[in-house]
Amino acid sequence: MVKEADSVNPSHALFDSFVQAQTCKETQQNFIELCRHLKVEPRDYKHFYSKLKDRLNYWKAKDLWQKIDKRAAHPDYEQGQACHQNKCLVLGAGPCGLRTAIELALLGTQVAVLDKRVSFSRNNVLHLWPYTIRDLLNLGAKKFYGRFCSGSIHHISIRQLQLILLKVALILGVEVHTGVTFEGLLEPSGSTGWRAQVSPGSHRAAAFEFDVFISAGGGRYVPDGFKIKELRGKLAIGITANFVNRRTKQEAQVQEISGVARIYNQKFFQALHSEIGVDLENIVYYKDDTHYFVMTAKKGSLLKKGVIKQDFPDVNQLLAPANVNQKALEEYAYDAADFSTDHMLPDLEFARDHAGRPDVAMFDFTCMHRAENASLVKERKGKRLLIALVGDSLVEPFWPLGTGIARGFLAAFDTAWMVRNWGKGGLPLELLAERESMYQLLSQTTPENISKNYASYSINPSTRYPNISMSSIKPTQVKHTVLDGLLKSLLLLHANGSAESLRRLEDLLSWCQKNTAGYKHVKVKDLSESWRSGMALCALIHNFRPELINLSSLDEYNITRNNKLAFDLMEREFGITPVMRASEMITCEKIDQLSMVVYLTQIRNALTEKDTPAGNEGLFLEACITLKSIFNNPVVPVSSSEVGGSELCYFCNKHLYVLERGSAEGKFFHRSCFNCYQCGSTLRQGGYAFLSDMGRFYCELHSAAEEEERDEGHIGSQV
Ligand SMILES: NC(=O)C1=CN([C@@H]2O[C@H](COP(=O)(O)OP(=O)(O)OC[C@H]3O[C@@H](n4cnc5c(N)ncnc54)[C@H](OP(=O)(O)O)[C@@H]3O)[C@@H](O)[C@H]2O)C=CC1
Repeated sequence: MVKEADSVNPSHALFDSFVQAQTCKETQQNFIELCRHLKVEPRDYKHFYSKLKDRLNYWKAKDLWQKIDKRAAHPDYEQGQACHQNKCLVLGAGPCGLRTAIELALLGTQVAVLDKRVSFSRNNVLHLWPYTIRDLLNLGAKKFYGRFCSGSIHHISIRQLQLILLKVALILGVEVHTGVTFEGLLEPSGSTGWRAQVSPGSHRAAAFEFDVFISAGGGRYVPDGFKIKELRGKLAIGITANFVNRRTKQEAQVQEISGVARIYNQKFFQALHSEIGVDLENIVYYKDDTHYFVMTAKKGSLLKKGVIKQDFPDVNQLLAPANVNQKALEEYAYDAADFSTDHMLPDLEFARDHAGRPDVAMFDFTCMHRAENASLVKERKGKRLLIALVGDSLVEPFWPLGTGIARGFLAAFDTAWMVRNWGKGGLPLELLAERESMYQLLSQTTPENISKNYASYSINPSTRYPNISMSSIKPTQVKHTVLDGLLKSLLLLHANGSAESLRRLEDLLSWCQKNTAGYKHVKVKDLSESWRSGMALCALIHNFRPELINLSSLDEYNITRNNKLAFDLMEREFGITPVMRASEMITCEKIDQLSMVVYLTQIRNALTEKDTPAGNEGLFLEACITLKSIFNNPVVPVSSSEVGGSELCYFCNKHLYVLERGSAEGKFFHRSCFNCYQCGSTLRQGGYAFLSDMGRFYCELHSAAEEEERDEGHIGSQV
């Protein structure tokens, strides 16, 4: 709605209306009008903010742009490039969902927020820690809400907080969809990535594909894969009540109560009990958009006053709507508010909740929930999704103390830091471990023990938590937070898989995928089963040396033949020893990943002509070195007997490990055993003779002598 006062420039008036809007709907409508008028497209999220700023040359907007520019210029965001290829869906437009969305937008992520509510109707008032005040001021809170923290006690109503954050989010190009319910994640299919199932199903948010999902749906929503811990304390019944604030002089004079507990003011609580029968543990009163009261009531007095109809040991039954007399609850809350403000608030009238009812609620906080993990990675069809919890969805706070917002924002920043690393190609396990290291600290944070240097706060945890160890949780400790897919199988491959190991394995896999892409009957998804048919190996050879192989002559079901062909070619052309017999590829129950890693590493080295020591020994050595670093362990991997073919060394008859294994003439043996029968010198590929009737190997020198004697050997060309 354009205000008459600024008829000269309608965009200025539209901007003013947007800034001053007092409801979610009004904010969204004014924003759309402003964008239309300035001809800026919010969906062009990458350039939206800069275009808006350029086109709205209005002095009143300048201080806001300055604040946003200052934040956006922080090196953490890399000028909006840190996550410019990522897309994120945020579930929940509560304070924590919106605060996270803002950080992700600053990182350059395309962000969509969903909320089933169409209005911001929470009157309840939250206490703010000093750092959250600074944070909100830096985002322009005063611009959007002139009264922000003007009183003696610092607090804000949830709806005002949401309005501030919504406005900043919109300015930064975040799409906010209200009236849309998230119903679950849809797995990738075909070329489509991760999406959300939403209601209404026709909403365009249903088509949004993303690689990051932030669950900020409040305490009741927990996505699949997360486990919740229950922290049960002694029975605690909370009551919140909001009364209309008419902002009269008389009201202004009434003192707020920042939190008074029974143990500190016995006299007050005794008087409250004896005079009006209200028995409380504590009470808080904040004057904000409403007169807001929150108190912990004793069960006995609630029963006596008829608020709770019947006593039950189970708290859910006790506080079930059917067991609560709403009128009696209103009277109880009214009496407590009136008494604690010394009857100085005139004409106490309940404010209305989202359903138009008197805004008074009773709830249980005997039991608080906390997620065991803050984040996880899911992988389906090769597409990974980073999922993170923030806000009440992560830890349910005792919110009258302001921990919900303070810790909620800390978690929002920590999550943004993790997404930043995700966007920069960080390894899932490393970033999950780092996130969990931070999460461990969250419940211990207080206004006193976090850094006081609020000006330097950024999404980098080290700016906020003094002496933080970002690696107190190791990648191996968060393996269970990687669900399904290649990564999971790689983890299972080796229990001590280090971050470096995973990187190398992923590198190897993507090299294989790149070089077999587009070949018929070939789909390389892993470093094991995808190679069974032999088609992928043949494709790999064909990709580099098309003249060596006629692909049209291959039959994908003739596994032995395909593998034999590939093994033989690899051995003959590149000197790479097969890791299995071709027949084993069909008979073994599982293709051993480690064997395939050894084999494929050598192939990659050979085909890409990596600078390795000459010959097969060099390639083998290189593969061993790679594996040693992959597994960060001495090279003693799976024995061949576990791989499918029970194998003993041809020469010494002892157990044969894959990495020790050489082969020649269809025999498998320890490389160290591959010596001349006559002189014991080490044999090399292309430099031995095999006398088949005796089954003996010789060096060239002794083979000649032997041949002379027996006239029956032949010179081997490969091992
Ligand atoms: N009563 C109070 O005093 C409240 C206080 N707070 C404060 O705010 C802090 C942070 O809250 P925050 O973590 O952001 O959570 P919030 O509860 O503020 O926000 C979550 C939002 O997500 C919506 N939502 C939940 N499930 C879905 C779904 N499936 N699809 C679409 N929308 C969904 C919720 O709607 P719905 O609520 O209808 O489920 C709600 O609007 C709290 O710690 C507390 O301090 C927050 C809420 C209430």
